[in-house]
Amino acid sequence: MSIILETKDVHLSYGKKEALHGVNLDFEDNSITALIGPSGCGKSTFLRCLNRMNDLIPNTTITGSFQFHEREIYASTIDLVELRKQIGMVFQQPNPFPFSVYENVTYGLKLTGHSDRKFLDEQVERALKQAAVWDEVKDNLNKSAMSFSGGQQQRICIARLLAVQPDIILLDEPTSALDPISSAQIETTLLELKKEYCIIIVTHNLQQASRIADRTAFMLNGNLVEYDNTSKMFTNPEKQDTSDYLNGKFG
Ligand SMILES: Nc1ncnc2c1ncn2[C@@H]1O[C@H](COP(=O)(O)OP(=O)(O)OP(=O)(O)O)[C@@H](O)[C@H]1O
Repeated sequence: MSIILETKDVHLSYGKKEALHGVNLDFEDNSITALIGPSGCGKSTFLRCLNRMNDLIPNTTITGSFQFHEREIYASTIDLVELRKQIGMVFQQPNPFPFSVYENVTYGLKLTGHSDRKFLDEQVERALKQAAVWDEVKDNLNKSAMSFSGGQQQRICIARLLAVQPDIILLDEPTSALDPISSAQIETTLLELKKEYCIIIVTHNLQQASRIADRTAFMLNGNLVEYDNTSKMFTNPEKQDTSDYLNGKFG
């Protein structure tokens, strides 16, 4: 496996308050990495750095290096639309646009100038199949995406992102608003998707991290405490803080 994204010494401040204190992490292609840690430790903040979503928050200062395919994500020459196409994000609450399933999935493709109906049809089918929701929506592609269940909406959002063929998929607690069956379907989908993508997931659910993640990063108070193979970290962590967190002593 190869490293597709590497961060070094990442500091982020909201105004005067520093929320990340020098985070070094690397992410492999064709794998799932979980970011875990108690509420407020900086998981979402770090995740948002990876496709520059924090740029949208006023008074945010970010330093450090983010090498993606040997390019610096924070270089002034980076095209943000292109970056967010390559590094897409799925959020906690499913957020389909108030359009049909078809229009949701073709949205990014149309933005980048694709209009050929046959091509769009093929991409819609491919993306919805990859997101494991094709069978459930294929007869209703013109129906509003918002009329489907939460779990189906989340998989439609994943399909919307897959349509533009990203390299990295960022997910911020993608199943915390879903029922157990829908969550399990998303986990199965992610395990399939990792064959083709680098997946980085923030989760509060330790069982979920242990089920699906190849590697897990444990964060605490804006610091990276430990980063290791998930099975190693969950059975034999190096640091006492990691052990205490995994054993439910805090968090
Ligand atoms: N937009 C913001 N403005 C100011 N401070 C923020 C902002 N977003 C997050 N913070 C602060 O940064 C710190 C890290 O928050 P962050 O949401 O990244 O943590 P988290 O580990 O993802 O938490 P949770 O698991 O509760 O989502 C917290 O102290 C939080 O209050």
